[in-house]
Amino acid sequence: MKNEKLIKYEIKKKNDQDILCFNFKKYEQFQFQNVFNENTTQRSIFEHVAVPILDKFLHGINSTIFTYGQTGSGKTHTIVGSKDDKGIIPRSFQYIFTKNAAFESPEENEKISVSYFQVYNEEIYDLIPLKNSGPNKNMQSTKRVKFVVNVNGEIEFKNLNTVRVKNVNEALELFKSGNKKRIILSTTMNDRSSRSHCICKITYLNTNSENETILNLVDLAGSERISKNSDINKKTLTESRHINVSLLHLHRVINTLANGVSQKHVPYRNSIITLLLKGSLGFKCATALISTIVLSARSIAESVSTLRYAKDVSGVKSIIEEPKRSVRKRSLKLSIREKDLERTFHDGSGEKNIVKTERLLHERYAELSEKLEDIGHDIKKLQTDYLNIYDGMIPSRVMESGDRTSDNLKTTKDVLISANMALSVGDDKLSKSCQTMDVVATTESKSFTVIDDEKLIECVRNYPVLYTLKDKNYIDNTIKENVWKQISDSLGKTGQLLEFVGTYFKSSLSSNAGHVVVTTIFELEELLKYVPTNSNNCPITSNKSEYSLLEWF
Ligand SMILES: Nc1ncnc2c1ncn2[C@@H]1O[C@H](COP(=O)(O)OP(=O)(O)OP(=O)(O)O)[C@@H](O)[C@H]1O
Repeated sequence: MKNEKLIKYEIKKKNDQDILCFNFKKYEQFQFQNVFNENTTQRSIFEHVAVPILDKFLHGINSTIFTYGQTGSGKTHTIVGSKDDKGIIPRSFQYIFTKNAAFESPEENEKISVSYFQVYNEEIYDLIPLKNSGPNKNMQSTKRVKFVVNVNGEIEFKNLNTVRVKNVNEALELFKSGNKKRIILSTTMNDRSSRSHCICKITYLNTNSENETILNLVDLAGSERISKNSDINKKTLTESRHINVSLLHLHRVINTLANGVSQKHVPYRNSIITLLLKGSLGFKCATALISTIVLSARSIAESVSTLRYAKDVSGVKSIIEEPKRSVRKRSLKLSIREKDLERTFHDGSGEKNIVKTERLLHERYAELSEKLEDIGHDIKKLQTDYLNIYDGMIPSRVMESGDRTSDNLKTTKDVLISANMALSVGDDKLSKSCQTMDVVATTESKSFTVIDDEKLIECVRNYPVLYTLKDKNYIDNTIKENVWKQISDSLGKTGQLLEFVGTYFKSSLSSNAGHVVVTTIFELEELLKYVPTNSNNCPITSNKSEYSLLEWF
């Protein structure tokens, strides 16, 4: 930036890494894989940062390269570049197609496809032009992308354009036309500031294993101090807030990952960008972050903050390393690999075949590693899937009924968690419970069937011992347990679940009055709306007919 006092710094080498030291004593030193200065060429950055990731991508590992830094620091310059000084994305297309042609026959190149989209104000917009959309460059010609968050907490696009590209020129054409639709604004910090996070997604379909591998090339919008733009209008303020909040959520996710907690507790769901990057920041993927900083004295606080962010990201590395394998498996893998390579040498088929064999082995290795890991995590996965089903239900229900209070939601969630705990006594029981609860997740709608409401109500009604204090056996838990068993047999459900449903409402709704049997546990949110503020007796005795979901005894 013009007339800005620049920060002095030096880059030292240590153990194959670079250390960035500012000539201000109060700032810490930052050690990274590479630190580049302002004279580094795009080509050099591509070779040092992108090529190792692209090689992993071509060997079947999902990969991501993303840029992070304050506004105007050079993120778009690095990842997109300009016509005469191409950045990582156009160079990646070139590299992928060149490498791919070396591995396989050219006609198989068509297995590469591209989508390009932007996240603007927490909505996703397609950057790949609609057919017949003409030369229009504004937002109206971009399509809002519909998506759902599936039971694994991942985004599934409904109408995102994904285009098969046969050669580098086709890929570059798409990319160029997409760039024209990016939302750009001239700010005091940058003449062409990106107001959205942009993701170029390259999918490589492996023709041998039919596996899809994904490469995300991400240009995040810049973090910015809102006060710097004095004449900021409402629209820009909204954009800035969305940008800053989403970056904050990304930071939280990264911090959580860096602290090595289980995947289940990582707060991906808080923003679109974290949901989108979910598969790119955890296990089994190769990720490179390029942090860009402004070397002016005025921006030192933001630069240091960016570097700390980058340091946190490098902490995630420990959990994205390939899972450890036993010595036996490792040596088996190596001996297979050596044997195959030897054979290739001996049949005299030349260098291209060796490269191909090596690649196939890599792919097979990645595939087997994945299977091994899956087997090892079988029991855990069952539990996680089960909890995710509930997790997935909560936000979608909230979206459907925006008027529900957060208190109700929290209580509901607590109930569901308790229900999970009650059900997950041991993996055997959990698996059995899942089956008997008929938790059916269809691929289309992810709908759930739990209990036949009418039947349950009818059954419970036949056993006053479950709900009438006056019944002489009311306090006899063994009798009640047997009753629950009989009911569950007749309904084909687990007694444990039914009992839990009944007991919960006995204790939570009223002190010593009668109690409720709920239609299904997923109706708890509905039910909790009617929890009485003053209930010495039944909460809804006066107008129970209004509430068809409940049956009151
Ligand atoms: N290494 C570089 N060499 C030459 N020009 C650069 C370099 N880095 C950035 N620039 C120039 O600085 C300006 C701002 O860069 P750029 O648009 O890439 O920033 P940004 O971090 O993407 O900003 P924002 O977050 O606001 O979108 C551009 O004109 C760009 O060409």
